[in-house]
Amino acid sequence: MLEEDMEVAIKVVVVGNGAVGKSSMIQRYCKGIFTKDYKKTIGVDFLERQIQVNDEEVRLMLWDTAGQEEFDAITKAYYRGAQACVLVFSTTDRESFKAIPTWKEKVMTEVGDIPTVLVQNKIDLLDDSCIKNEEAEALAKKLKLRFYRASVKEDLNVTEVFKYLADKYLQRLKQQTAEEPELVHTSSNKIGVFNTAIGSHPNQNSNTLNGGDVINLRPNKQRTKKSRSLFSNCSIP
Ligand SMILES: Nc1nc2c(ncn2[C@@H]2O[C@H](COP(=O)(O)OP(=O)(O)OP(=O)(O)O)[C@@H](O)[C@H]2O)c(=O)[nH]1
Repeated sequence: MLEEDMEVAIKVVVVGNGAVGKSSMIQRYCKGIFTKDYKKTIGVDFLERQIQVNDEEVRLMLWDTAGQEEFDAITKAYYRGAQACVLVFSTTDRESFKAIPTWKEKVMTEVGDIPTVLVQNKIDLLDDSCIKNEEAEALAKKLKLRFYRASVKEDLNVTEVFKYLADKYLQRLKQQTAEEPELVHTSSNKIGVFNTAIGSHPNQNSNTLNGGDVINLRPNKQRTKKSRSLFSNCSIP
């Protein structure tokens, strides 16, 4: 067990190409809903959910980043202080699969090696798949990532993804606090534990998290309606 009045909060960034289902995944997990409309994310958005992992209360702060390259400069700043990452590609979008190594690199450049999972979303559309199973598995192996096939629409494997990351993060945290116990007592701690008595909303006090690396901006998502064909550029070579 970690200290009693300490809360574990994990900043998770969800990244991947546009329209792969990042916003949908976060909405499904935090609000239990799914919508068919596509509204591209401008910049970043943020939702949170509290869960229990092995008797530990964990607050997952899920940062939804824009998949479109035009927002790269903004979204990169939000990777800072991330403690876990979900890399998402879509079953029906080969480009999104090919872009995964680049997304991983972008996140690693900002935050180093953090617990990360690879998610193939939209497996309900497997009949229209542009990616062979073996290819996806090979990529996960190459990048040394746990791999999930998920359908946000059907609510398949979404909970499992976040549970895995929380678990993995807690393991690291416990190891870290065992090795360096003073970390949880300093205001400049590098880990996602902070005193709930001080006010723990990420928009207040956010520089007590992650050694002050988290930028103190209120996330705001403006969405624009844009229709998009899910099946464009889709073929297995
Ligand atoms: N069939 C199916 N459609 C999905 C699934 N997940 C998301 N979608 C749809 O895919 C489209 C894009 O989803 P979003 O969640 O907006 O995608 P995004 O990755 O956040 O896109 P950006 O904001 O541009 O980065 C929407 O029309 C969703 O309804 C899924 O599991 N199955």
